[in-house]
Amino acid sequence: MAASVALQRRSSLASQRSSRRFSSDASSMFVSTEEATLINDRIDEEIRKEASRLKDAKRREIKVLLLGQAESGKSTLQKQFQLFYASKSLDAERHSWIPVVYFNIIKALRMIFAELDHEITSQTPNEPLSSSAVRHELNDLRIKLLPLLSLENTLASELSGGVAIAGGRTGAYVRLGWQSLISSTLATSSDTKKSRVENRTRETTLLVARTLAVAVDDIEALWMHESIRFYIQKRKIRLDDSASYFLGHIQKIAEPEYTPSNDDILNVRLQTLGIMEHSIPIYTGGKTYDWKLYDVGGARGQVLASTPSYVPKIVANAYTESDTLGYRILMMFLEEDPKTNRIDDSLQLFSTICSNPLLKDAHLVVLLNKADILREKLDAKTKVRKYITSFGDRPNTFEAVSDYFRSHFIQVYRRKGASPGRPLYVHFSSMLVRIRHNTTPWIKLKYLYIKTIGHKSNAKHHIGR
Ligand SMILES: Nc1nc2c(ncn2[C@@H]2O[C@H](COP(=O)(O)OP(=O)(O)OP(=O)(O)O)[C@@H](O)[C@H]2O)c(=O)[nH]1
Ligand SMILES: [Mg+2]
Repeated sequence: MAASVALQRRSSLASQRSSRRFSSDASSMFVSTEEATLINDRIDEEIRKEASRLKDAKRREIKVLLLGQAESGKSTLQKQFQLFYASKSLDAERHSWIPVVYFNIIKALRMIFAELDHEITSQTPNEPLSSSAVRHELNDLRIKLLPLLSLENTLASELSGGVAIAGGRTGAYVRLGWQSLISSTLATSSDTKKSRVENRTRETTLLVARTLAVAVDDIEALWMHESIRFYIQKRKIRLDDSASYFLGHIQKIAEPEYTPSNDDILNVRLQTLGIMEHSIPIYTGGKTYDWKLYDVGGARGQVLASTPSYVPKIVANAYTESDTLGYRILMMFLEEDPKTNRIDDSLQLFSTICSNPLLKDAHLVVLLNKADILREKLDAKTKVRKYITSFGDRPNTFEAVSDYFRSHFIQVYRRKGASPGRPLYVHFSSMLVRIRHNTTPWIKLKYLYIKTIGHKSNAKHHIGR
């Protein structure tokens, strides 16, 4: 690659030089030997500089591939990085998150009503919905919220730029360049088609904002309604992680001057479509390193989990420049939930990653994310053994559960992928906890990249916690 750039540069410099000579002095078309040597030396010097610049840029590039299940927190990690290392760029796009927050709220309301319908048809005696008065109250609220609910698909379509996924209902998906379509701060393009789309999206956002302002008390009444509390507690109404956060802050969000806070941005749920590349400059030890995060949409993650042979293709599509793809770090995200046994799927995927020769030089970081939810469930006395029989009689504590999961990944690593140049790190994480310099796994990441940018020969076979 560097060599071919250098060659192209040599021929373009040579042709620039010869055409300049020809036009300035048409009578002497031939160059003397000394002059030719001079030109040649100058070109060589340029090539040397170019090659060393490219080499330096490559050395300062840290490519991180994020793989994992849908909703496991990959994009949230990317936002954390942006917040911590490039907060100004996040400020610039803050407004573009407003319609996404609105979308999360409308989707949560739609899900609540869908679950209520299900409960009404199942007619369980002695539950709130067996009372006709309760059914009437909730129906009144639904009618009042209909104008807002009816905007879901329009908003989703604006956010996704008309992209719909075959077989599913309309959703909102983030894909490359989406923010330029909806951010008022970025609306400077003179391109008429683009500005028409921007105007339309802004109008939709304004319409939703006005409808939300009218509906805010009804949303709060629904959210605080005793029967809704009852069904959520009984887990008969299951919502996205973001739902309770946004519905709990509805009064603030419905204000006319609402701007999303950092926590709002971290809590927002927007599915990633395809592969998004994010470039974040990080200053360490007197140098700026270009961290490139490749965020692979989890819809594909699901495919990865079900057909592991797909992994090399995905990885190769993400970047195809060199034999090892140049990834320095591979992060695999898992959402740990003792209520669903995803560990087998996850271990299978991890095993494929470990034995993939394209990733032979990448450090492996397994993040068992949403540890906060795991803790909550264990505190609420959810028994892991009930869902994962092989957990056996181990104590139902966070320490025992995390050791159990960690040991499975270490076992696969030892069998399939252990090598001195490719250490494994397994962390339990919560991506909603703001990065601080002294919090795990951020310390580990820092340590990791100091190691990765250091001399490979010093790296030892290593399993980190
Ligand atoms: N409680 C909790 N919620 C989290 C955590 N990490 C992410 N979330 C939330 O989980 C939801 C999904 O997170 P995303 O980052 O969008 O997930 P993703 O892996 O990028 O999903 P895809 O783009 O579909 O592949 C968001 O609402 C996040 O706010 C965590 O550690 N704890
Ligand atoms: Mg994502």
